[in-house]
Amino acid sequence: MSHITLPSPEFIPIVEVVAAVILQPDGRFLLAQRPKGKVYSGYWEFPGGKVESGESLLYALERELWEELGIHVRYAQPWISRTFTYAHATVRLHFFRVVEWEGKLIPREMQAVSWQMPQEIAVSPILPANGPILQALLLPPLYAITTASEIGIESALQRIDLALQNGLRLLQIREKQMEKDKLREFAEKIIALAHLHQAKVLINSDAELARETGADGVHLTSAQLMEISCRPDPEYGLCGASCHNAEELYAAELLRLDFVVLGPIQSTLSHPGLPPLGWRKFASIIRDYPLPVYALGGLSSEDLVIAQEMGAQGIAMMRGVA
Ligand SMILES: Nc1nc2c([nH]c(=O)n2[C@H]2C[C@H](O)[C@@H](COP(=O)(O)OP(=O)(O)OP(=O)(O)O)O2)c(=O)[nH]1
Repeated sequence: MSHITLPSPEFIPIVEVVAAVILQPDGRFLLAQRPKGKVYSGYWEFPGGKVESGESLLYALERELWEELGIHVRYAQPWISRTFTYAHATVRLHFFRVVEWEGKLIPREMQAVSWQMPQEIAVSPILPANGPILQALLLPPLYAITTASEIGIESALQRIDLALQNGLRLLQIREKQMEKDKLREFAEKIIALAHLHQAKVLINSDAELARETGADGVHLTSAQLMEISCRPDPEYGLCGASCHNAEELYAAELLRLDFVVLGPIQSTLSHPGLPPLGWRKFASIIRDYPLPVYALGGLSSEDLVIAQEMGAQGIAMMRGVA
């Protein structure tokens, strides 16, 4: 009888891979089909490949896109990283958003390529590790949080309406002081408005109210996040959570949530007791993190570029959405 000794987990080599989400201003992104002779040949993937010894991730990305597509990367932002185990290898995939490039895009390895919209992907099959990445592509850059208790219900409705007209597509109803009946009524109005614009609404902390009002999901508080051991009703809608440190980020990762909000970046009126993270710490704790992260705390829409340069999905804002 032969015995196979499996290496202990810490000795399983991880293959570092860079993958490019090459984006057009209208939201289209490029997929490429893996050529014959490679594992998973015929599957669709984001252009990219293995990081070679001594290369930085960005250098590897630039080299791969030049070799595979004949383009020079002008501007790329780090985004999500995820580790996935295939039968052939364990890979750590570092996804970048490539928003500016130079040169005529020509598939140089005879691979098929195709521009796709996140809402209607028309090619298949896609590499198994990429499912959550396609979900993350559906999330917008801006996440608004209501402040009706501060500015009044009518003003809040007007502001949200204007913001929706200006392109807002994701918002959270967070009215901790509002009495339940009023909250339900407010939520129903916001949801009706949002759905006219195909925008999604999450309700803070109350999954039951979310279901009853026809909201698109729930946003967990950091305390809820640390208490629960499985995601609330995985069949039902989006689930995000508020985080302030690496421990909470890890809890959200284990629950396989759709996204997190991390902050405060700067000190804020709404969370006066929490020490601000600043951009440097923000970037370092979300490095190699697998879920999309919105930065929160004292930010305005002008901070979107820096947030995305630090690896964020985008920014969450309580004030200044409209
Ligand atoms: N490029 C890319 N690879 C991905 C994605 N998703 C995913 O699981 N992978 C996996 C598949 C492979 O196991 C690994 C990439 O390895 P590869 O063989 O394509 O790398 P390479 O282009 O450097 O190829 P080679 O020179 O070694 O032949 O990462 C993705 O979206 N893009």
